[in-house]
Amino acid sequence: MGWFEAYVIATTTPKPLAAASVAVEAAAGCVLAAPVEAVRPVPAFDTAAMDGYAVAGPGPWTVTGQLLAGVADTGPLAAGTAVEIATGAVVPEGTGAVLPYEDSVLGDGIVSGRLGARAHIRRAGDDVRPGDVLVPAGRTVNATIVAAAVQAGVERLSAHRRPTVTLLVTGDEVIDSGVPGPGQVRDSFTGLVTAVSVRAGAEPVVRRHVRDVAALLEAELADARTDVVVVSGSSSAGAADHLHGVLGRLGATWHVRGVACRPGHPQALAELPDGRWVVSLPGNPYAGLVAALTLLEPLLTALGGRPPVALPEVAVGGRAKLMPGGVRIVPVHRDPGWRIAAETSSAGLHAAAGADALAVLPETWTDGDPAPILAVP
Ligand SMILES: Nc1nc2c(c(=O)[nH]1)N[C@H]1C(S)=C(S)[C@@H](COP(=O)(O)OP(=O)(O)OC[C@H]3O[C@@H](n4cnc5c(N)ncnc54)[C@H](O)[C@@H]3O)O[C@H]1N2
Ligand code: MOO
Repeated sequence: MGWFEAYVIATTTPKPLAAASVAVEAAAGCVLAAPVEAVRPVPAFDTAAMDGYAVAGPGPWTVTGQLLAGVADTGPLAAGTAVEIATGAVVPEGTGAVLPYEDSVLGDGIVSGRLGARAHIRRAGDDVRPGDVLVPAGRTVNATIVAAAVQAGVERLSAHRRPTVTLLVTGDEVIDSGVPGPGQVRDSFTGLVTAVSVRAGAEPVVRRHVRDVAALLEAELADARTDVVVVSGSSSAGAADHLHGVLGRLGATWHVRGVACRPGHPQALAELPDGRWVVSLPGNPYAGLVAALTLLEPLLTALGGRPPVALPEVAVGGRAKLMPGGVRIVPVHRDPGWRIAAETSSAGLHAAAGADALAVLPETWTDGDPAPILAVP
């Protein structure tokens, strides 16, 4: 299967997870399944827009007291009187305007001053009225949306659940910490998969290390209670590569099984009979990164109900060993102008580490031609 076909399948096949009622404070990163509608007006009450004096009728005014923000029981204000008032305090009934300190003169308990064109009172509902749509469905909830919803009295939102992810790290030679012994390597995938998942709006990744035993991998796959299970390594044909056999026994449906790209050719996307998704990342770390950007990020984006990741095209300069019948995926620097960083093996991450993106070069690409790019996580 071609790389673009695989990318489109991962982008368009998964349907958004069902909408749920989510506490507004926990909704950041979720995609709204319904518009957010105001419950209470903003401001919630008539409130002073300036520090100064709330005055009633024509001046000068006798100052009768002081009102700070948070005081609810104000009592009415009679003509010819004033109360000293703080920005955000409830304006008493009968108030004609708030006279800012800087426009006022106070002496012997009497305040005087010229009222300007503006009353400096923000009326209840001036900004938002109950039922007003604050944000339409389809938007990803950010901190500002959360704050606006809270301000308008919204407690819960209808939003697509954020996808949950388990990462199964396979490989008896892979260690999680410390100095590798002979034949061992440090795990490269936990950080990469976490970063790609977070960027795509998923919940924090649950991670497990699985020994290279088919029955253990099968048990972990069967037990993982997340929407997506990512498996690093075990994607190929070696004696310890059990994933394809295990997925066959679990009755998985293959959506992508091998992609005509270098690196990352053995990557795969499958669906278990209960609807959980499985993404297979080749064990070579750069190949695994390519697969995470090709299949995992679009999958998680779609499950969360987010709009597809943009795949910008830029003119790419430099040289690359192209892949006959497929695409070559190379690290590229942005400045000055998009250029290929370096030739890289499917194992080394060093060239990608210094790059801004990975460029997807078709076999017909020549120096300066446009190519789609994937931002490195
Ligand atoms: N006979 C064939 N052999 C291979 C083929 C093939 O088509 N026929 N494909 C090659 C390609 S391409 C790739 S990519 C790899 C994929 O290998 P696996 O996904 O099965 O992964 P492993 O064999 O377990 O490991 C490969 C390599 O990656 C290192 N690795 C694994 N996990 C990690 C990790 N978490 N962190 C860092 N490095 C890791 C592992 O030590 C190996 O060096 O297969 C080729 N072979
Ligand atoms: O294509 Mo493999 O995915 O070279 O490393």
